[in-house]
Amino acid sequence: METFKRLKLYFWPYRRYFCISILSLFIVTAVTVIYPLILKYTIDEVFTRRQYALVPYLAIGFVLLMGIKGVAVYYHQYFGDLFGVSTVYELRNELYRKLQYLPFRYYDNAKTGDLMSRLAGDVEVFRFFLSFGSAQFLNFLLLTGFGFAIMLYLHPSLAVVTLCAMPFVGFTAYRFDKRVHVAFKHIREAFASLTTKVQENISGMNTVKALSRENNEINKFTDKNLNYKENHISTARIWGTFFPLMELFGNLCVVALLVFGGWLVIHDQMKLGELVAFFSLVWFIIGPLMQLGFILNSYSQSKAAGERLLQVLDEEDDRRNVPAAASHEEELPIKGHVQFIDVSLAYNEANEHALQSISFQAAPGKIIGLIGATGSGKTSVTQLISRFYEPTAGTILIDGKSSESYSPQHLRRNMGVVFQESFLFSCSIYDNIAYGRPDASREEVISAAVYAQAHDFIRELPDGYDTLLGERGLGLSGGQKQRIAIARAFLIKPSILILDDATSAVDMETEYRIQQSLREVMVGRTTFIIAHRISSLKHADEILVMELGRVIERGTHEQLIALPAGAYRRIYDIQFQDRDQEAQQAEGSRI
Ligand SMILES: Nc1ncnc2c1ncn2[C@@H]1O[C@H](COP(=O)(O)OP(=O)(O)OP(=O)(O)O)[C@@H](O)[C@H]1O
Repeated sequence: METFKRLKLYFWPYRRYFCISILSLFIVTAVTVIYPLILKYTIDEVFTRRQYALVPYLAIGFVLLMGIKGVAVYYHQYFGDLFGVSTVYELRNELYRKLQYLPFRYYDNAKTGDLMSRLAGDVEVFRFFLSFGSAQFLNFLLLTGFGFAIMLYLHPSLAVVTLCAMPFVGFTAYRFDKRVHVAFKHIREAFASLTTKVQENISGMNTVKALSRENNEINKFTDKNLNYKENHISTARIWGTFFPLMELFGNLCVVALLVFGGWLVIHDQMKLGELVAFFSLVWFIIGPLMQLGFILNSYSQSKAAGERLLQVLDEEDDRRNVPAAASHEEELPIKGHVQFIDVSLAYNEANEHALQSISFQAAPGKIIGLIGATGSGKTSVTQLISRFYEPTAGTILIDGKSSESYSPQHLRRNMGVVFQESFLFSCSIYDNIAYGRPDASREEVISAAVYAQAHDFIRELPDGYDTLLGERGLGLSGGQKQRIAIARAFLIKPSILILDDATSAVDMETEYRIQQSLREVMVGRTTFIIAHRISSLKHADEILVMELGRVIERGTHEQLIALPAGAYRRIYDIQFQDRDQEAQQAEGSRI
């Protein structure tokens, strides 16, 4: 119940729909249990006493009752659905909102398949109980309660004899629920594993094909598919075993009714109409009792689903990190002065020293380059600036104020980040560039593309800026995708621009032109360039050379190559040695 209490926020506003649905259900149940009484009356009063003049009235009354029942069924189902659908509409929106604001840290361990199944599957399971399960449970209580009350009223001893096998039906239903609950759980797990496999396979199709692992992939999928099939078959076995059992016990009730009831009628201790009424009523009790397992199952499944939804909703998100001062965000326009004072970062216990005591200053208008071996901490530095992660020690100042005094959203609105793996949405190139500023004019979008050296190749595409991209920007080369991502960042006119290996797939000449553009676009703003190629950052105002989470050298390109035994000098020598050798070879071949 605790789970439902905590999710009350989502269904309580729609309680009116639930009440209408339940009220309608009450009418449906009342009309349903009146049927046997009409039957009893028709047999005992009309046919036995030959009062045939009453038949038209009874027929009209019957039709009227059916009409009332029909309308009530409609309201019960419609408002029940409305209740469930409206609730999960809110819930799904809140979950999606949550996903947008969950910190990077959360996504480090999250699995796409799992999150998808929560948003789609668990929400549906929850809706099913709200729309049908809860009403079914009330229906069960009402039908059995009313039915039993009428049976007791008509003939108490026959009621007791008839219902003597009922506990067996209840017990079998309970056992069925236990078994089928586990079986359904296995089916859901097998299905989640199957869909995760498909999702991974499609995402990694390049690797599969490049390594010719198609057959291996097919075999792995077949195994998972087989597991899914077998789980379904074993569930079918449970159904096949328990349902006839429940039906058997239900029919024992009917046999008891016919034997004892028949004997009573033969000995004139009961009227025939009463026996027929009993016969109908007993099924109103057996039917819902057989469904009890289902109802309980629906309840326990929705409870489990609700818990999984709460796990996501309870996660701390970026919105909770908004400091009081950030409510006056407009008073804090960001110029882009970034300062690190003894900043350290540990992602987790296994990785305690991603960054150690980093200090530097980046004034607006400056370009800071970061270079170093892979895993040395370059990206981590920039992730702290944009508050994707929080430092474990030290202080980060943005325009002289702690980065924590800005909300992550406000900070990021003033920042342009281009990752090495540029993600493009499956929409037009134009919309991809305008993603961060949908209100930008067409001229501004084109100008950003021109600066990012993307305009020329976009113009040559059949539909130009309106060219639609595939799910992962398919149809474009790596360098083209990177340039669209750079245009996207340029368009928001960021106070701080971070290019994380963002031109690694771009040829040297184009990269040089992008660097020229940078100087123009980023006047008075701060730029961080992470690169492995010295040519990408040799014009930076300051270059930080990183190793094992520390800054081991800093200075301009000229200052750093002047350090003969320095790490930067070593990288420089490696990168330029080949070029020098090539130049010498070219010179030699010309002679
Ligand atoms: N999300 C994360 N969770 C745990 N550890 C991480 C995470 N991101 C990075 N690390 C670890 O932190 C260290 C620094 O990583 P970082 O990505 O900053 O290096 P980098 O210099 O940018 O590397 P590259 O040049 O390969 O991009 C590495 O040891 C890396 O494994």
